[in-house]
Amino acid sequence: MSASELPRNPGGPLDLDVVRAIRVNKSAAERRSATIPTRRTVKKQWQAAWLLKAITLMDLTTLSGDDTASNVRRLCAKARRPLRDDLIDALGVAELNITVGAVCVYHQWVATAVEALEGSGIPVAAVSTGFPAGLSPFKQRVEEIHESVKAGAKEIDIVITRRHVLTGDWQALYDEVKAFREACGEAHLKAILATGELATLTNVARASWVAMQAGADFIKTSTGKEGTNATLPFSLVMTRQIREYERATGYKVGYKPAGGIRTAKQALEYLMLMKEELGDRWLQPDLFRFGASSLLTDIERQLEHHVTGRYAAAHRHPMP
Ligand SMILES: O=C[C@H](O)COP(=O)(O)O
Repeated sequence: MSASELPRNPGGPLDLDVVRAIRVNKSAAERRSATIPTRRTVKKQWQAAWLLKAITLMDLTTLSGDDTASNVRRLCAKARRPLRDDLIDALGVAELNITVGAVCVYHQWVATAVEALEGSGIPVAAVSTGFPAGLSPFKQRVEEIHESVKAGAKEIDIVITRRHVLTGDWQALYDEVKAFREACGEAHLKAILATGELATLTNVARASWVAMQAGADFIKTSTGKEGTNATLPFSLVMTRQIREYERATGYKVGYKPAGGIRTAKQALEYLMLMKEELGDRWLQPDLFRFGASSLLTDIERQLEHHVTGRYAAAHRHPMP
């Protein structure tokens, strides 16, 4: 994302009338999302090409309480070389030098990941601001961003205070995200809305808008720790707000569905949604990422099937 030619979304003043006028028709959004998996099917070499693309759009993530330096280093090695050599050769894509989009870790592991990824050009993203609940004292949350940037994170995935959305305190949400964006400096900010905790799709749409107005570079669905994480209806609503925001301001904001995206089939559905709702420009890593800890395993499995005609056991594609 840092190499992006895109002008960064600077945000702008909060217009509460605009926010309150946003409304989502839940059943229409659900009906439209339900058609996405049925609209196009990609097969054979086309599917393989889409899956390779999905790898380049992945924030390869580990966010476990039992993470250690060695499993973070193994994850980084996987980020540099996401597919086995024999698969790369069989697919004839050696010269593409495919890597994931970023590695996403807790602050604790930023320096380890930065060191392990040195020279690869792969950025490190840090989850921040009291992830996942976002309930630590405000000053501490801002300081956490400063610390991760200092440690070398190029992307900061912040969590919002859900209460501000649930009580309709849009000004507080705006002020919070704006302060986080300022603390990020040159690092890019992804605003995690925790959509599964926002009660309504209208709230998801309004929170998306406010986060973009406050200067978010990306809006992201979930932490992976909520009861409901990324879904197609949430994604439909958020991508449409991104479209409206571009119409209103001229700025392109990125999208990151995260949490529970584990299968190649799901990944293809999200890519189709992006293509249909926002177009091909949003299929580049500066505007789209999957947040996922285990998706790569299934993608590798499907690519092996494409190459050999057989499925390998998942343990042949171990994640660190
Ligand atoms: O931001 C990424 C998510 O935490 C990953 O969630 P996941 O473990 O369900 O793939």
